[in-house]
Amino acid sequence: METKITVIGAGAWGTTLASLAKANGHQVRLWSRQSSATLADVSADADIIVSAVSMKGVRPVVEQLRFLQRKEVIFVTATKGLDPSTTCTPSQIWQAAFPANSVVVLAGPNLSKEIQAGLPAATVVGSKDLTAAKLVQILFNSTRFRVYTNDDPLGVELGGTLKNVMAIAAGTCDGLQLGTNAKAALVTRGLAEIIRIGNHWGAKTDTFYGLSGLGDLLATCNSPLSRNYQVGYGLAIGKNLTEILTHLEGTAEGVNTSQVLVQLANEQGIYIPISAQVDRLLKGEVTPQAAVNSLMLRDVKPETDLSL
Ligand SMILES: NC(=O)C1=CN([C@@H]2O[C@H](COP(=O)(O)OP(=O)(O)OC[C@H]3O[C@@H](n4cnc5c(N)ncnc54)[C@H](OP(=O)(O)O)[C@@H]3O)[C@@H](O)[C@H]2O)C=CC1
Ligand SMILES: O=C(CO)COP(=O)(O)O
Repeated sequence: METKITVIGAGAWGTTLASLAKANGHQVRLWSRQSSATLADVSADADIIVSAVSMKGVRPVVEQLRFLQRKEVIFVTATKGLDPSTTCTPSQIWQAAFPANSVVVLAGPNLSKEIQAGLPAATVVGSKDLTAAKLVQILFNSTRFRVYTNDDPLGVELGGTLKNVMAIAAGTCDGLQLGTNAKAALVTRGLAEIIRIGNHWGAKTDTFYGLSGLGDLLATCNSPLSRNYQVGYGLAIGKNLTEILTHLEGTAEGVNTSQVLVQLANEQGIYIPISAQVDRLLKGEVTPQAAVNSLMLRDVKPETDLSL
């Protein structure tokens, strides 16, 4: 059955999601703030509204859709970030604005350039409403895009969001040529840090071992296609942040996320050594090598106690 899908955000990810849905035979309208039609016009009869704007665009688009009263519309959010003013996740913003609607989070190891090139990929759709998640699963699933469901939307969303900070660290690690052992240690301890934060905020450990956690961490920590990785790499080879962001193709959400995350973790007493060093590096408070030294010189501790 043809479904009417409106995709908000014609950046790299919105364009890719729109083409995946279109290839499955659905009626897709792609909207950006450059479009001649209003968001209200293109959303008026949509069955599904997919938001693929960057974090800074989430509140503005939610505000433009406030008029929408149809409870049967399913919102799908594909943004990976934290709101700087409220520290909310994108799905929390959507759900607060549309309490009667189902909200589905879509996240996974999904470097858009690879998907655009027709390479196979997999993703997760997480929601408290599993019927809605299953519907979205069918809409996007294809021979080149395998979609799984998950009942822990917060875990799915935090996996995709927090790995961006680790991808900056991984890019730094590679830019400094610290080797494969260092990178493996960073990614493994990065996952432990993500799980510690996620558990504290109510997400399930198992979700972080899935595609949106470990999967996306592996993809972005190992691919020069990742914008977040590129930020870390650039800093490690001596570029400054402004210069890197000026030349970056698209958004590196980890830059904003690390700042929001460090503020929240400090308030809540969550131990986040890697993210804290990334934040200091981005703020120019520490050199890449000094950040590595700080991580290596910490007190020794057991490996498996996730609270440490
Ligand atoms: N690219 C990827 O591989 C993937 C990206 N993501 C996530 O998806 C999100 C978008 O990423 P991506 O598409 O790559 O980023 P881009 O920088 O390519 O695009 C960002 C999009 O957000 C829109 N936007 C920003 N601010 C506003 C606003 N105030 N009002 C309306 N629209 C706005 C931009 O509109 P305009 O063009 O008008 O500026 C643009 O369409 C990010 O959170 C990212 O982490 C998730 C999975 C994969
Ligand atoms: O989230 C992504 C892939 O899953 C895209 O990563 P970047 O935003 O770092 O490019």
